Amino acid sequence: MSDLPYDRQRLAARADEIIVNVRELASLGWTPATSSNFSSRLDEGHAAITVSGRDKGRLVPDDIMVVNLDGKAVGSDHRPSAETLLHTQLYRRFPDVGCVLHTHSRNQTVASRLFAGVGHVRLAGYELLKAFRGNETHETALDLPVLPNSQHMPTLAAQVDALLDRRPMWGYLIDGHGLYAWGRDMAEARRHLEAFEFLLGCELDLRRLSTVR
Ligand SMILES: CSCCC(=O)C(=O)COP(=O)(O)O
Ligand SMILES: [Zn+2]
Repeated sequence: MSDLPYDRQRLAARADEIIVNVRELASLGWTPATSSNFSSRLDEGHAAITVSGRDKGRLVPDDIMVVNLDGKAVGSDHRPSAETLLHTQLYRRFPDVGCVLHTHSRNQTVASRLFAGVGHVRLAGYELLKAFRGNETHETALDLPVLPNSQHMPTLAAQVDALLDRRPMWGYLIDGHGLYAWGRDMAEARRHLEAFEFLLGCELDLRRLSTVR
């Protein structure tokens, strides 16, 4: 019998899923220098999340811990990700969000710098827009927001809440920092993350090509 307020078997399964998926994302170079963080909902009040500062390309079960939706560690002395609030705010706000992924790929970081002044990256006319839940045609546009960076997580979380008050979205960039993407489960969050990464790469390539023409 366990007196922990979450299901230990579910934690083990979610931790395995995070480890396998993040290893693949890290092998693509999307988690340099211990950056990035990852979480998965356990139940209505808890999430599994990466321990702060760990090498995300070499995660083991001890690198995954549990927090409540106030971001406090549960049953662990480890320090959760410094960006835990950006995960828990989504779990608190949307009961159907089951997974949040944050990466620091080169495309994400360069695009965040390039489009910070505009405040968003417009992604329009791409077949891959259908990767986002609810989109059924390429004849649409999605504005991926770019937020100013801050070391003060409540400031960042307030900016995210203000955007979410206006419209549904599946991700955002933080200037000079990286990308957050989420979904109902790991598969959906990863599909959204990969679609953003691919489309940001296309937008950057288009700009590079237009300077050499
Ligand atoms: C060296 S990366 C700086 C912090 C960061 O942006 C990040 O994604 C990782 O922080 P964590 O506390 O989750 O390891
Ligand atoms: Zn980060």
